[in-house]
Amino acid sequence: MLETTLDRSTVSDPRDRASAHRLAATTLRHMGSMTELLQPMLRREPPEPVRCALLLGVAQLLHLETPPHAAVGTIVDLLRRRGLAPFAGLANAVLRRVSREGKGLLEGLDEARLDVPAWLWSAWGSRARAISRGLHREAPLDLTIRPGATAPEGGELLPTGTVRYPAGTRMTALEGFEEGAFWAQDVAAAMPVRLLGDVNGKCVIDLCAAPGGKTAQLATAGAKVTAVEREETRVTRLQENFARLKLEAETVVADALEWKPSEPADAVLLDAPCSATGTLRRHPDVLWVKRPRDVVALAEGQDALIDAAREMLRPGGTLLYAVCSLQDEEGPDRVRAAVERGGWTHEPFTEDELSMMSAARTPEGFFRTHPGLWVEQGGMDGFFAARLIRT
Ligand SMILES: C[S@@+](CC[C@H](N)C(=O)[O-])C[C@H]1O[C@@H](n2cnc3c(N)ncnc32)[C@H](O)[C@@H]1O
Repeated sequence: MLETTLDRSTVSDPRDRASAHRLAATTLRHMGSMTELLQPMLRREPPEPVRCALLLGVAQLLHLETPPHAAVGTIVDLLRRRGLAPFAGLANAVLRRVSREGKGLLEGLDEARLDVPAWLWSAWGSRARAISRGLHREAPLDLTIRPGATAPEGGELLPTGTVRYPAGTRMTALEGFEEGAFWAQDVAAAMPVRLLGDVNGKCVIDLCAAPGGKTAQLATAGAKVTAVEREETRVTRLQENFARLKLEAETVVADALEWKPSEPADAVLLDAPCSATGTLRRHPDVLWVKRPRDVVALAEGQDALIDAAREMLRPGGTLLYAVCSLQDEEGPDRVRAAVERGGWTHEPFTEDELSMMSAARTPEGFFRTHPGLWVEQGGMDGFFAARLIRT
């Protein structure tokens, strides 16, 4: 959504766009604590656009190291240009005070708690504080390197084979991009396909496939992949990615709930549509737009997709169910519900399979990550995966 808003804006220069994105994302990441900080400085609630402008100013002052005169000047100017000149004096006074006292005041606040909506904080349980701290940091750029290709210079090789670059690195500017040497994929997102084991020569259906990061992993591992995706524009994107990577896969534009393969597959990878709370580091707007009812509706869709996947598999075939969600309702609960409905056995991931990322293995043998893992190396997205065998 943040990306779509930027697409619709008049900001066209890539550097201006990157700065605007960084300012908006930083504001969204710290919105709860900055709102709390501003509260005692405002005698009455200002109109929404003024409140937003103040938050942008506080983000610049306290989190982006913008010099105070520049931060205050930009916001005052913004208000004047938006027909909100009567609030320029207030913004000037409040932001000057924030520049003097803000850092100290912030230390007295529980930022991790305030920067996450209450429903998510309680849903994340004992993981909430670690997740929230992880969300305060900008996500690095993770690349999956095509087998045989060389990783661009400047990256850090992570234990799973992903190569990591500092936040803000532009993938398209890296050496080897045009030649298709790599694609962007968070270290956690690269794991589900690995957990399918050896797929060389196997028929694998990739359900909900675009933009194709996992399809590319399957294709490079030698699987005969059929990628099924409902959105035509997203299939086009997948095909463009595959052309750059010089990979091949059969693509089908279809609803996975209706489409049937001509013959049963050995494995199905279902990367189901979800609340995407696992990608909050990259999309902090999701923090404030998702609601508990969205998760309920998505969970129903996930059950339906799991049932549809069963019809595509041969008996004994594997379903690798994955979601980039931190919510129990979209992860462990869906797997337990599937086993209860019947027709599946849950096959836990073994310690060996997850030896390179042992922190991600739950006692039940699920794969589960969150932004508070591998903090020293820059964290990771939240992902859930489980293996079900069709009986
Ligand atoms: C989480 S994304 C998939 C990411 C992808 N697997 C990857 O690794 O790049 C979910 C995708 O599922 C697609 N989708 C949602 N519902 C679908 C359905 N019923 N049938 C097919 N595709 C669907 C969405 O359009 C979206 O592209």
